[in-house]
Amino acid sequence: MTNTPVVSMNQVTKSYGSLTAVNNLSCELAPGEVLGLFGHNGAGKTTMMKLILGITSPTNGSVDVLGAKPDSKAAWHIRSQVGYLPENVSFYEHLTGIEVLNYFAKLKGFNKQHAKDLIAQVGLTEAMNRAVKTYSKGMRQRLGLAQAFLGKPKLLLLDEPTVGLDPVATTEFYQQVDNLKAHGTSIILCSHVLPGVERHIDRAIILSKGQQLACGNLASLRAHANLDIRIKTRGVSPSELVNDSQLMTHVELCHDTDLLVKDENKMNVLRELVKYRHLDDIHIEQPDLNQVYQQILSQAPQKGSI
Ligand SMILES: Nc1ncnc2c1ncn2[C@@H]1O[C@H](COP(=O)(O)OP(=O)(O)OP(=O)(O)O)[C@@H](O)[C@H]1O
Repeated sequence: MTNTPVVSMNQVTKSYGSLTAVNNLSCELAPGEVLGLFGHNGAGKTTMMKLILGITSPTNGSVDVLGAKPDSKAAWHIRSQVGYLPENVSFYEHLTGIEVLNYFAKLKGFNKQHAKDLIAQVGLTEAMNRAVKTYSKGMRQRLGLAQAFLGKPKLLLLDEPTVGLDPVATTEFYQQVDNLKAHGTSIILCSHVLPGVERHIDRAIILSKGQQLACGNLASLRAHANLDIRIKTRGVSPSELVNDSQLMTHVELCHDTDLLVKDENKMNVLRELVKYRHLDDIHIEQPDLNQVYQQILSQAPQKGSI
């Protein structure tokens, strides 16, 4: 595995007339890295994906994917190494699942056995000879995933991949993401459904109106958001806590015995708490990705680039 970035975006801007869909964005994606791309509707997520796919070209800046400019003729040889699951995937309704996948496999230069294996991987073997028009939304999404997984791509772009999947299918989907990552595939995952995603990504970019508001792993995004950590205690009474002036300089009391504390004060507070001999339990709750995301968005200047 080399350290050459799979994707490199350097000061990329994409404008549509007076509208700036992506504004001066720079980022890199390493081999085997999973990057979450998060933002509300219209934030510029799909535009970023289209720039990486070479479907559209940057107005300014440069995009490199697997060593080529994706919008150039020279990029033909990287296309079979890039998998893409669009948002709202749609197929030829009258073809069966396996016919659809065989068709895409042929376009990408892969054989029918590979298509059949992928159908099994996404749990559609029993339904593979049925017309796609009879498929549920979740089944269509799984067929879309199989299409994106064709050829074990080096780079996989997934636009809202878990929309329409039930919790079991969502869990299975993330297992496949983890599996591909373990085999060195780099993945960009666009979503506005954040719960459950954080365990499966290495870093995230938070976008708003084409601007990158934050980028980093969960720890650095948490530091950026600067939200309180919640420490739940058991065995100490609320009045003891309130009267502990040493402790109360660092915390805010919430729900009787829950303490809200900034990360930099966490250790001081824990040292104070363990002095209580009758303390039964301490539980530390860090803000989750969704809370961090909401906080970073709320900190953003209201006037954007559009
Ligand atoms: N071809 C286009 N012509 C004009 N404006 C466009 C075009 N494509 C995208 N936009 C605009 O660019 C902005 C970013 O759109 P984009 O589709 O990248 O957002 P998104 O984050 O993917 O949103 P969603 O979550 O709704 O899919 C939006 O304001 C959109 O209307």
